Amino acid sequence: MAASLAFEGVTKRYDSTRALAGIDLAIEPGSFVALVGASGSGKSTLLKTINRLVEPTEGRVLLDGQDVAASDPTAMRRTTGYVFQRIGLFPHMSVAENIAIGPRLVGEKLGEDRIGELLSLVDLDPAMAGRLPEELSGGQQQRVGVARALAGNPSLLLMDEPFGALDPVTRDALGTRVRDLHEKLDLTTIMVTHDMAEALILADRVLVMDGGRIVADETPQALSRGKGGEVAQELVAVPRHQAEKLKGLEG
Ligand SMILES: Nc1ncnc2c1ncn2[C@@H]1O[C@H](COP(=O)(O)OP(=O)(O)OP(=O)(O)O)[C@@H](O)[C@H]1O
Repeated sequence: MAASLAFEGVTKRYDSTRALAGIDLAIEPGSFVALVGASGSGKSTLLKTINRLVEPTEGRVLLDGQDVAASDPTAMRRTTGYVFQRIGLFPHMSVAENIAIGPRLVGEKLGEDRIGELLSLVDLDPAMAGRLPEELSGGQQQRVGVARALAGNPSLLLMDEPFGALDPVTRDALGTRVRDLHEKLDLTTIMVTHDMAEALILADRVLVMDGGRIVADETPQALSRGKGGEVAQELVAVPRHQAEKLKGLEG
C-alpha cells in the first residue's frame, strides 16, 4: 500500500548554510510529487531526510505516522526504494547482484525469477541479469537502478534527478514507465528534478523550493494557468517559451 509522509518543522543546517528552513508538509498516499528549484535550493537534502541519508537538525519526518528517526535505517532503506543521482550501480557487480543488494543487506536472497520479473517491469530483457553495468547503455543502467529501487516491494519511491544523465528520448520513455509503475505498484513517489517540463508532465503535485523553503505547492494544471508565484513561474516560463518557439516554426 502507498505510504504517507509528513514533515514537521524540518530544518537542516551545515555550519553557516541552512539547507532546509523549517519544512511543514503532508504528502497523501499515492501522490506523485516533483521537487523542483534552482541548484542548492534544498531538494536533495529534503529527499534524503526521508530515508535518513540526512538527519534533520530540528523537526521530524513521519513515514506512515512513524518518526523515521526511530526506525531501523537498514530495514527502512530496503522498503523505501531510492533511485540515485547519476545512476550509482556497483561497477564490479552483475545486474542481478546490483538489483539484489538491498534485500541481501537484510539477509534475504532474491531468486532468479524475481530478478527477471523486476527487469521485465523496467522493460529490460531478463537475459541481461548476468551482465556488468559497463555492458549496458546509460538508459539501461538507469532502468536497472529503478529495478533495484523496486526490489524490496517499496510503498515509497524516492528519486534524486533520476533521468538527469539520459538523452531526451530515453528520459521521456523511462519517465513514462516510472509513472506507469507508480500506478501499477501503488506507490507514493517523490522525484527531484531540475526540469519543470518533466515535473509538469509526470507529477500530480509540484513543490518549488527556494533557499530551503517550499515557495509553491501546486498542481501542474494550476502552474500552467500561472499560479504559484514568481519563482515557480520563472521555471514554468522555460518549457512554455520552448513550446511557443516550436509552434512558431510550424508557420
Ligand atoms: N554535506 C553537506 N555539507 C555542507 N553543505 C551541504 C551539504 N549538503 C548540501 N549542502 C548545502 O545545502 C544546500 C542545499 O543543497 P541540496 O543538495 O539539497 O540542493 P539541491 O537543490 O538538491 O541542489 P542540486 O539541484 O544542485 O542537486 C546547498 O547550499 C548545499 O551546498
